[in-house]
Amino acid sequence: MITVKNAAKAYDGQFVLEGVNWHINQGEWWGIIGPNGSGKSTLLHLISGTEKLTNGDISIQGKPISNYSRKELSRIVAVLQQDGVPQIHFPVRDVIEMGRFPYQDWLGREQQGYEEKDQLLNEIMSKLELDSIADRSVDELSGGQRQRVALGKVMAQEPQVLLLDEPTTYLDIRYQLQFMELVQKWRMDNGLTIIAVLHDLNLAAQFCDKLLVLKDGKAVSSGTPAEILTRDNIHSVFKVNPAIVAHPDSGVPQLLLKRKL
Ligand SMILES: Nc1ncnc2c1ncn2[C@@H]1O[C@H](COP(=O)(O)OP(=O)(O)OP(=O)(O)O)[C@@H](O)[C@H]1O
Repeated sequence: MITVKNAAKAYDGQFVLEGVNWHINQGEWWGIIGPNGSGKSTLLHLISGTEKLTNGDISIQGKPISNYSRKELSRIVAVLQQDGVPQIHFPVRDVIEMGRFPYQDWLGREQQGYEEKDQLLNEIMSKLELDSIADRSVDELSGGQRQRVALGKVMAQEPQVLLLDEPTTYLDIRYQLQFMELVQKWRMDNGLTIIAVLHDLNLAAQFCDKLLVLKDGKAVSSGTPAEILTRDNIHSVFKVNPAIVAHPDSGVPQLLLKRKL
């Protein structure tokens, strides 16, 4: 689905990402982990086409991203950020409908009829349990509700690849779990490919098939959570010494932070 070859990005001649090689198969859920400033968001911006590569190539479905028009690319790739929808004075349903933008002509018309579009929006509202707040304005909602609306908006975009940039940062633990489960269900239903920048390594271990580790702008390792989340790796990348335990349900590694650095 996505191939990253020798990708590099420099700002003002200073490289913040270098020599990244990465292959992502259709339907996989990858997590990008690494310390602050290691280049995680930059890599996501390069894949979404919002930033241009300084060196290297990134292809999606075999075609270099530079050969896609913006609208073409946004029919394949959707991005959801930490604060996915700003506090705007628009009803929930209208914001979700904004996700249809890549399919609309300059008059806001879609090739598929109004009925199909309405049906799609209704399905999304119901899946995300947003029906009861469909007419409420987004600026009246809690952070957790707003992030569910943001998810609805990217679902309406019907992408094949979903890029998540620290999507659970402002959510309490229940909403974090709910958000990740909704994304997982979407992936199971539609064969979605997911790349998520995650600071919460325990959530990453529970939801991602594979992890890519960035350090100082370089991809230093990749593999399953069990391969990556070892004490030695965590220490070498994050400079902490955690205790690692197996999750009682799934056996995936979970980190317990110790007080001493
Ligand atoms: N537009 C920009 N102009 C100049 N430097 C930038 C720009 N965007 C990012 N950088 C620099 O690139 C480096 C990597 O930043 P990036 O946001 O990709 O890291 P990150 O791993 O996502 O960090 P965090 O975990 O703190 O969000 C940082 O040193 C940052 O200052």
